[in-house]
Amino acid sequence: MKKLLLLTSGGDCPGLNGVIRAVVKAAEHDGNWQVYGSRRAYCGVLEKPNDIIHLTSEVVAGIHVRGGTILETVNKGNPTAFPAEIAGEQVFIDRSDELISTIKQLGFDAVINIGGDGSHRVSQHLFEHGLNIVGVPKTIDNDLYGTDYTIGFQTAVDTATEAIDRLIPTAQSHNRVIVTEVMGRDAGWICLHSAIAAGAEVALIPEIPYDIEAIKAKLTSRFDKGHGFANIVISEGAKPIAGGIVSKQSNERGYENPVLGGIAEQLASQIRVALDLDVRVTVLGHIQRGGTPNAFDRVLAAEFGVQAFELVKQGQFGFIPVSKDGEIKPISLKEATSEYRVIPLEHSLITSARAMGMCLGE
Ligand SMILES: Nc1ncnc2c1ncn2[C@@H]1O[C@H](COP(=O)(O)OP(=O)(O)OP(=O)(O)O)[C@@H](O)[C@H]1O
Ligand SMILES: O=P(O)(O)OC[C@H]1O[C@](O)(CO)[C@@H](O)[C@@H]1O
Ligand SMILES: [Mg+2]
Repeated sequence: MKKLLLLTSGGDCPGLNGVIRAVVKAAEHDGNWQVYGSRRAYCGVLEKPNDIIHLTSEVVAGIHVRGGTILETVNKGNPTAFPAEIAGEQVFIDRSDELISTIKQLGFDAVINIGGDGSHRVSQHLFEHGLNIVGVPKTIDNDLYGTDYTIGFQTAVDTATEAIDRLIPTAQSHNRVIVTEVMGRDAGWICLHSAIAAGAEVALIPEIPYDIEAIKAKLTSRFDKGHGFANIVISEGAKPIAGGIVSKQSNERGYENPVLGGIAEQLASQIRVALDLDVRVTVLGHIQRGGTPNAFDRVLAAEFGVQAFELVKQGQFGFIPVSKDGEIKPISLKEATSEYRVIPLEHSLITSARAMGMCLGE
């Protein structure tokens, strides 16, 4: 029997458990592979004693409907810059060779890492250093290059849309402006999808730095015409034309990404100063990462899981199945990590939003 190691890394999202289940079921159906899971990404391999569990169809039964990941995850355990303490000093050390040799010593023939852009940059590095690894695209942000969809994105859009749906009547009842901040890092996928789905008046995405004058004009016209309310959806990574993103550095050891958040409050203050309007802010936050995966994400999770296992069986390492133009097909991890996937300015989402009169802050 061959041995396969499975892990989830980066932020959790709905659909991760569906991939885990699909890989385990496909492996059991194949009959030649045993599947194990490393908990908290590679921490399960690097910890002493290790924290690796055997994944059987009994363990994964029914998990595809549950959010989160039964394997747990981390977004601060980069094995190439692992936080450590040496002689009382806080340092970062490259543990990738140790990681790869431990995985081999434990008898694993291959690894499947379910991750987003940050995780797959690590996967590509490990592949270049001799690890037999295959990726699976996940993240609510939908910002992984080479795939039209990542697992978790559609469910996050549903969650954000439902929240904005709920905010519209209260904005209307109180004649207010409500600014809703959504996740997505430096890409506006969640923002623009949920703004269009809910029918927001303004959507502000990182791809189009916003002009406060354009927003003021839109709001003035909304209130002048007697509609008397407006809903603005803003990406956590959005920025004004004359200014930067709102972010801070995390004080958690090993946390590499800037912590985004606060742009909605900044915009609300600007609106209050410029116009005599009541403004409220809602930050959706990690609610977007929770909940049961919708049917789309469950199906995508099943397809990605099965395809990733196929790649392992065929020895096609350094690859990742993606969803492109309605087909599931493999591309190299090198390609998937070669660019960051923002919304192209000519994308139909942007032209459709503009055509319906939605203000994109320009
Ligand atoms: N396999 C891994 N094991 C442990 N830590 C990892 C692993 N892969 C990545 N990391 C850490 O997590 C960070 C990636 O987190 P990031 O939030 O960017 O994840 P992601 O994969 O892009 O998914 P998402 O964007 O959905 O959170 C990396 O910078 C690194 O510190
Ligand atoms: O779980 P954390 O560390 O707060 O990460 C938040 C980030 O993770 C994501 O939810 C997924 O990448 C981003 O949208 C957000 O900026
Ligand atoms: Mg990411």
